[in-house]
Amino acid sequence: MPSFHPPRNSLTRLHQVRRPTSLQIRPFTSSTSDLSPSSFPNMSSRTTEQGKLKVSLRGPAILNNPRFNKGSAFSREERDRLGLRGRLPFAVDALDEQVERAYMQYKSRETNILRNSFLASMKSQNWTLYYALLSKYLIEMFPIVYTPTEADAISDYSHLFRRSEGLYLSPPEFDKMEEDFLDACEGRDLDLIVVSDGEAILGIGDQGSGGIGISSAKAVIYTLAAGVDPAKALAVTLDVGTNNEDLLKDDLYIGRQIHIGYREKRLRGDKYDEFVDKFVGLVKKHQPKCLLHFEDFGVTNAQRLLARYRDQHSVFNDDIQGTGAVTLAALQAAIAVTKTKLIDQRVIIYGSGSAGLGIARQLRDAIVLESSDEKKADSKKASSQFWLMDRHGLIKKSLEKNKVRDEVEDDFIRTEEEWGSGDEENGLLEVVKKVKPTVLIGTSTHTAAFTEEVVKEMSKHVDRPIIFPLSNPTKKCEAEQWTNGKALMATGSPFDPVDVPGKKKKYVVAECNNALIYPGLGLGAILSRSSQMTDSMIIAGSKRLAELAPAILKNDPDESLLPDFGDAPKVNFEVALSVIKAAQADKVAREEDIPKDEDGMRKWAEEKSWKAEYREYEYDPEGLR
Ligand SMILES: NC(=O)c1ccc[n+]([C@@H]2O[C@H](COP(=O)([O-])OP(=O)(O)OC[C@H]3O[C@@H](n4cnc5c(N)ncnc54)[C@H](O)[C@@H]3O)[C@@H](O)[C@H]2O)c1
Ligand SMILES: O=C(O)C[C@H](O)C(=O)O
Ligand SMILES: [Mn+2]
Repeated sequence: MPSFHPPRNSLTRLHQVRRPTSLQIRPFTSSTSDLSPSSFPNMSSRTTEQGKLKVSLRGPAILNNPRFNKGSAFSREERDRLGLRGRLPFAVDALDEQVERAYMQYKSRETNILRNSFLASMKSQNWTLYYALLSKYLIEMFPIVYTPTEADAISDYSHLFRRSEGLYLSPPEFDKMEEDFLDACEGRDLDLIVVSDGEAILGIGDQGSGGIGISSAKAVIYTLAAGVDPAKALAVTLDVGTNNEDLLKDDLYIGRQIHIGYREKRLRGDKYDEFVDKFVGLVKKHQPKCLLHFEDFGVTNAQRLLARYRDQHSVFNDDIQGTGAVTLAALQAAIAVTKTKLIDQRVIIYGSGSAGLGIARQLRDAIVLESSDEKKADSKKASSQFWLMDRHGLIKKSLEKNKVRDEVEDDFIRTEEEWGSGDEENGLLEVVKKVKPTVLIGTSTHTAAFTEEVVKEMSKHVDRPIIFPLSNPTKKCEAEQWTNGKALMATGSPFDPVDVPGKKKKYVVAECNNALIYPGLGLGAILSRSSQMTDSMIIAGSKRLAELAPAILKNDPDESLLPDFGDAPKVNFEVALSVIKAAQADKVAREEDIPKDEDGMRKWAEEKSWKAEYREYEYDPEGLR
């Protein structure tokens, strides 16, 4: 029997800390794409012969514009040209000096949420400085601008609110939606729109108009980890109301006081569909080449909307597809360690919402694709390797209809022959005992559900149990207390490495968060201008990510199942290249200038990436604004 658990008093608590970066692949160098032809067809009029950028903003207008503002880094000449002389302290700073000053200010904030607010404020002042700071302190700041701290910022959105960001769309302004959408696009061809209706934010549920926070955070990661130009990205919230009683009772809930939110119960049914349909219609009409990323919709809407729109436009649901892809990559690394095959796994998915069902489908499809002729699995057979659970326990045929959601495909529902015909519910421990799983995945938001007893039971039957408690943020993780030992682990939020009995080296718990892959999947779709995000594009990205997993790269069973988040930019770039090739193979790539050879494509993609660097400005009334 494997010695999975040390005595109780030596249980290791998971800590939220960051690790040094390790991946050695080609560097992600890039240059600005601010003026790529797709964005501004009359490109020549936007730059001078010396490569200066022509801007039509002067004085306070440029200082208050985060896209163009340089603060103390405006040169003497620019200060003369742009009417800034007396508006700035005398010294001219370099960007890295500004970064160091900003870092000191950041450090002086004592809590993560204060640091998050500080960075949000910086983003509204100066994008170049903001992204230069984040890039330099990537490992430290990733969890501050993203999971888990962003969850706190979103749940307190109405209290922390200072300045609007992105586009807020509400049903009372249905008739003006086109005008508002065009206003927000500011005449640009966008590369990316991230939209949320705020119903299922991470594991913290309905956050109403605060949902803009997740759209913004996901867009920031696209820039940070995939070089998407922030001027070509738009964060959107469909503020269709909230059912969150705490928000509705709160006098400061943002909808009530300043009429940004829509302070009513959530819109449902035909009216909801009409609202979303109008929005997607506007994206298709005015931004036909833009990736539309759906984030944190409630499970029913998430599934329906993806199915409805994915053949019509380049549409991506991160919770379903991004999570499926990153989990498949981590699992590929885990089975390389256990020297088993996908087709040999017995998988319990604990929590069958957007993420759980997305993972189940992605893994099932991978089993079908990868199964060899002699051990061929069709979709039905592959589905039988999964045991899906939800708040009523195991999802099985005998459960009352209202306890099984419509989104769960029949093939995933366990039979009466196997589990009896009564309506009794089967809990996790019982299911683990009976199924003897090799893989246990948590996407339930049920804190600490993977108890010591459950894990011990699992490790009776398998030498190296594969356990992925993926719920976010940290406080929702299914494994609150964890042990070192034999489990092959990956979590949704970042955790400290854990001690392993008898070994000096700590075990690095992989961070299986979709941010390790969605920026790359999206970048691949954006660069190839794909008309759809196909399944093969997603699988290609996932495969590439798995190849970069330290456990596979170093052929070492004690290494992490996924690359470190510090390598997220390099990793996502690699993912993007694979996605471009898959888009071409699927004949959905509309971009005609993609170089055919690998090196050419790499260079071309690098050149298109936005970089946090200042450009020199010339004043021109016809210039950018
Ligand atoms: N690591 C990642 O990249 C990643 C990606 C997406 C989602 N997630 C996390 O997964 C969790 C679920 O997200 P989602 O978008 O699927 O939400 P969701 O609301 O669509 O699904 C959650 C599911 O869990 C079920 N559930 C709730 N309580 C349960 C319990 N006590 N026992 C068993 N099942 C229970 C719910 O019925 C629901 O079906 C969240 O915490 C989210 O942060 C992580
Ligand atoms: O936002 C994250 O950290 C991952 C994921 O999309 C989630 O909803 O939890
Ligand atoms: Mn999400």
